[in-house]
Amino acid sequence: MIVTVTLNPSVDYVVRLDSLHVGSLNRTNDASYFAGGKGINVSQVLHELQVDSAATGFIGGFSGGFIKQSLAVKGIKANFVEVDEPTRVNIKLKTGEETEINAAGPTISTAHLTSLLKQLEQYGEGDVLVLAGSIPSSVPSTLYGTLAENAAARGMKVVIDAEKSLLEPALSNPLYLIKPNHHELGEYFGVEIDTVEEAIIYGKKLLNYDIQHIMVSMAEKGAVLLTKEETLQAQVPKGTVRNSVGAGDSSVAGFLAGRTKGYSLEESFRLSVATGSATAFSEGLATSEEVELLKPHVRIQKLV
Ligand SMILES: Nc1ncnc2c1ncn2[C@@H]1O[C@H](COP(=O)(O)OP(=O)(O)O)[C@@H](O)[C@H]1O
Ligand SMILES: O=P(O)(O)OC[C@H]1O[C@](O)(COP(=O)(O)O)[C@@H](O)[C@@H]1O
Repeated sequence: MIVTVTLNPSVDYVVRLDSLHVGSLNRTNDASYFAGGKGINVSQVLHELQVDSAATGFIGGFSGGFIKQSLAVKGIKANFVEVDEPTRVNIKLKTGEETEINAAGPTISTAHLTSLLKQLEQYGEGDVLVLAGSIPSSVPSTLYGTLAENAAARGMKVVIDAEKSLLEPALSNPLYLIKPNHHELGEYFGVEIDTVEEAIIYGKKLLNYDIQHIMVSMAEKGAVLLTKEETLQAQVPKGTVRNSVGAGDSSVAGFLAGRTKGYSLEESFRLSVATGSATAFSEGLATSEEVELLKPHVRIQKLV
């Protein structure tokens, strides 16, 4: 079973405007609500790709109710720990460019955290733990380290998609996959990464840790997949970006779906990139039909 953990889920409120005037009244052209947060997006896309997962994390209030209902309607397994304050609402402004306002999230008590740790004890050998996104400020900043350590000790594969400060405490454990985008990889080393060549140089430095797969996504510039044995580069398909929120989560889901279905490394990477792009080119998350249409347009090269 793939278990996705979203410690800080969100309702993504996507608002379209011709332009934004800060300090004035703005009226929207249209607006939509999506169940979001990185692990939850991974679960939704896995489901679309016909791979089972279970979503967990902390959820609360009216906004949490919306997320639970959205997952239930799709038939996605979910078992969240209920917290007292509402789940956050993240604002995604589309004005020709994309502006995001991601909220801090609710307070998590020690009892809530203990419930989550207890719940995760049911998973072990053969299961995959996905830790994705920011964490509420009320939980220890080293929590991904603790969760990764517990999971690895029980024989789980651990996937992390999170910024440096959250990833770093987990790096002493064996990790199956990390997926920084090129900005996050740059932040990791205090440099700016603009080219595929730079992404490969800095991505390879992280291979010194016990990490099996490092995927660096670079939005329209493509992606690279690094293992100790191989370096693969992907060119993304061309298309019109409609809403890139969730594109990175979709790439994680695509890769895990490929591996779960027994695809080769190269075909899993192709599925990953096609899934990320299918989400970027659609209003919400990718559909399997969109992914299938894009797959033949993803070019993968093996580099030495
Ligand atoms: N403008 C784009 N054109 C084509 N594909 C895109 C675009 N933006 C994102 N993607 C797809 O989504 C994946 C993840 O996007 P990226 O923006 O790098 O990640 P994140 O959402 O984590 O910042 C990319 O590898 C690519 O497959
Ligand atoms: O936990 P964070 O880092 O605040 O990110 C949360 C946001 O990330 C998303 O999961 C989208 O992530 P990506 O665009 O990186 O795939 C949104 O659904 C959500 O609003």
